[in-house]
Amino acid sequence: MEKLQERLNNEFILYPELEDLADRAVDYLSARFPVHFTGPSGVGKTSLALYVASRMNRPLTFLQGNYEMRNEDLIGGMSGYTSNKTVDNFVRSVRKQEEKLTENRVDGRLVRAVKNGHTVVYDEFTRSKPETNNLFLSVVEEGILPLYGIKDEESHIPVHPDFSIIFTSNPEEYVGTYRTQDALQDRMITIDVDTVDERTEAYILKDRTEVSDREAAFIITFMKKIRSKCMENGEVGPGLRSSIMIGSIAQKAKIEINPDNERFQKLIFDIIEFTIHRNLGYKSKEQTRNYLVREMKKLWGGN
Ligand SMILES: Nc1ncnc2c1ncn2[C@@H]1O[C@H](COP(=O)(O)OP(=O)(O)OP(=O)(O)O)[C@@H](O)[C@H]1O
Repeated sequence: MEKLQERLNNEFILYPELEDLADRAVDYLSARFPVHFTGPSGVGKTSLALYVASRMNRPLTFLQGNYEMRNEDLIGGMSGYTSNKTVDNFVRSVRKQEEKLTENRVDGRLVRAVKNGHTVVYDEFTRSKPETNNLFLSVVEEGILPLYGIKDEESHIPVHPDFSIIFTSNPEEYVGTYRTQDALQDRMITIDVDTVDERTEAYILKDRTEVSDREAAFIITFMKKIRSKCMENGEVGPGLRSSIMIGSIAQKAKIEINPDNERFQKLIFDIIEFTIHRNLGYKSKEQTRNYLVREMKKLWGGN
C-alpha cells in the first residue's frame, strides 16, 4: 500500500482547481466528516482520493467495493481455538487435567483501520451491497464499529479520533451497482469531480507519456471531439485514461502518431472503437472506423 501511495505521489499532477478541491477535502476529513468523490469513469476520483489520503498523514487502508464483500471481510471473524492445558501432578494418584478453549478473533481490515486511526479509501463503494455498507453508517454517525455476528465480549469498537474515510463512486454506472442508502449519502460530503479541461488533460498527458506538444494537442482535441459527439447522443465518451493509453502505447511501441499511419489507426480502434460503436450506434464497425479516421484526418490537417 505504501508503494501505491508513493507511485501516486510521483505521478499525480496537481493543477489549481484540483489543489483547491483537495484542500477542502482535507479540511472536511480533519473535521471528521467523510468525503465522497463522484464522477464519470476516468476523471481521476481514485487518484484524487489517494492523494487526499496521503495528505492526512495516517496509514492508508484501501477497500474496493464489490458485490461479494461481506461484513466478515470488513470486521473479521473467528478462526479456530487456542487450547490451554494444565496437568496437576501434585498428588500422584490423582491426575487432574484442565483444558481451556478460547476462540480466536481475527480482525478484519475495517477493524484495524478504525482501531488505529487509518485513512480509508473505499473505492467504488456502490458496488458493495447496501447491507454491507450499513456498517459504515454506524462508523460515520455514531463513531463506533459494531461487531455483528462475532461472539465476543466486545459488541463494538470505538472509532479512533484520527480515523477518516473517503468514498468514491461513478453515478453513471448502473450495472453491478446499488443505490446509496439515503442515510449514508446524507452523512457524507459529496463532491462532483468534473472532467478535466483540455489544457489540463494535455498537461497530464505530456507529463505521463512525454509525447510532443503537437501530438498531445492532437490526441486531446480528437478525444474532445469524440466525447462531445457521444454527449450529443446522451452517452459518456472515453475518458482521460484512454488518452493516456494512446499516448503511452504509441510511444512505447514506437507507433508514429499520425492518422495516415495504419498502426496508429489500429491503436485508436483497439482503444476506443468499442465505446464509440456502442455510443454512436453506427450500423457497422466499418462505418465507426471511417468516422474515427475522418475526424482524425480533419484535425491533423488543421494542426
Ligand atoms: N491529476 C492527475 N494527475 C495524473 N494522472 C491522473 C490525474 N488524474 C487522473 N489521472 C490518471 O488518469 C487515469 C484515471 O484516473 P482514476 O483511475 O483516478 O479515475 P477514476 O475517476 O477513479 O476512474 P474509474 O471510475 O474508472 O475508476 C489514471 O491512469 C490516473 O493515473
